Amino acid sequence: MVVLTRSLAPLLRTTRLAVRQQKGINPIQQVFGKDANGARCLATAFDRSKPHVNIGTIGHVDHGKTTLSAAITKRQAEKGLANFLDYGSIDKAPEERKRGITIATAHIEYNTENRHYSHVDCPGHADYVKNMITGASSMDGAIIVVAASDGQMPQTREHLLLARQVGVQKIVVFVNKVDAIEDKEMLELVEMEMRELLTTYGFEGDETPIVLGSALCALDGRQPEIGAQKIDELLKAVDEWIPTPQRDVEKPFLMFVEDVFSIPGRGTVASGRVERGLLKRDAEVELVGKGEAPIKTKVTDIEIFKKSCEESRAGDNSGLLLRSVKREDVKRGMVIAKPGTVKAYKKFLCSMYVLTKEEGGRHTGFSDNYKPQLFLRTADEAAALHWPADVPDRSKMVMPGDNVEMECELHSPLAIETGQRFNIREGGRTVATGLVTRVIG
Ligand SMILES: Nc1nc2c(ncn2[C@@H]2O[C@H](COP(=O)(O)OP(=O)(O)OP(=O)(O)O)[C@@H](O)[C@H]2O)c(=O)[nH]1
Ligand SMILES: [Mg+2]
Repeated sequence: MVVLTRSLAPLLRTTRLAVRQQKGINPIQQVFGKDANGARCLATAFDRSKPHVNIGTIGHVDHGKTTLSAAITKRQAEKGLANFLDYGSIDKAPEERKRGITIATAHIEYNTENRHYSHVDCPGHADYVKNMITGASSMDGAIIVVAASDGQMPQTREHLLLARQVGVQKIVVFVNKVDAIEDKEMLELVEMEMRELLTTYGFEGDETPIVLGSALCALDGRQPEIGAQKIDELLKAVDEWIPTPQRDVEKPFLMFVEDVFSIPGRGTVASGRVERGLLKRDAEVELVGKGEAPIKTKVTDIEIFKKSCEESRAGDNSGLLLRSVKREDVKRGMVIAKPGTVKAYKKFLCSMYVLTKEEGGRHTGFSDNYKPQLFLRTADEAAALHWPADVPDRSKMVMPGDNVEMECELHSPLAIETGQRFNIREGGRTVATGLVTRVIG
């Protein structure tokens, strides 16, 4: 247990596989070489006395998401409700440090008096929207950070749209960098525009809490009236506005795999947010999607935020140690489920909205057999879109702004279910959003 505890801890906090792979860094070496934040203690039981909620920071590049995430842990640490994580231990990959931007999502943890939070700090840069989608797909609610100095920008809009699409229900707005703004009217304008934007994307723009402050002042311990006090206000808004979701613990267990790594001598660990159900240690499970046949295995250990657990429940961010499964057999986007409860499919009917040029979408239409990339939960998969069989004119174009029903065929099968939302991206931008309306086969 101690070995698992040590090794899982940094990885559950920080999902950086992509960067490690890019840079050729061995994740295992990094895990064993560095033991961030005192993970050398013996595993203690995961405390379930407070309701657990998954949130995170989204928004345009450089607007202050990581600074705010660090500031929250600082403020909560002062109250004995978190371990302080400074900026550098959230954005810690060498490339992130060099470029001063977030690339991979980072998972952090803190409490308020009322609830326990798992918080994903997402990248804002347009090139890393893919990582943002994965991060947001585990959130029950989100904090959108918008710098007062810039106002809303392209990824402020894209992230709101994507958050809505992956099922985030409630948003709290943090208007950041107010220390850099003299003009009060400017702040009012940013607030007004954010309310309008929220409404445009289907959130409750008029009622959404908007907190104006400075993450940097909070982190540096300056000007508490726009620093620390605003963090308190923000967390109060998060506590009150983002409801504790009803978790589907009654349904059969299902978790989308977000990250995979191996621990020498122990085996392969898959981590992710549990969608539904409850899993006990030593339960039999099946890995479904991406490959041909489902892989049967057993979960021999469970860990949540470096704490060992007897069980993993809907809403938890868990690491599952899988018996006799090779690391390369487990891929992001697969699901781990109760045997026999889910199947992987390649074809489904969907209802889609195609974004306009103004919404950041394509400038031109597309036709039958269009081949974009599909993002569903943690999965991303090459897809081909076709007109359904009952459409007589197959040469018909789909234009930006259209609502259409199409048939989607995936390159490799995924655990698709009716009602799931997905995004369609191409060449680094989101071009459509959709809903699975019927699974075909
Ligand atoms: N003046 C001022 N600067 C801030 C504030 N918050 C953050 N910054 C600065 O803004 C820059 C970007 O901050 P980050 O926290 O890295 O922004 P981010 O949104 O995480 O950026 P990405 O993750 O790359 O999208 C840094 O130089 C911060 O010091 C603030 O309240 N006031
Ligand atoms: Mg960042």
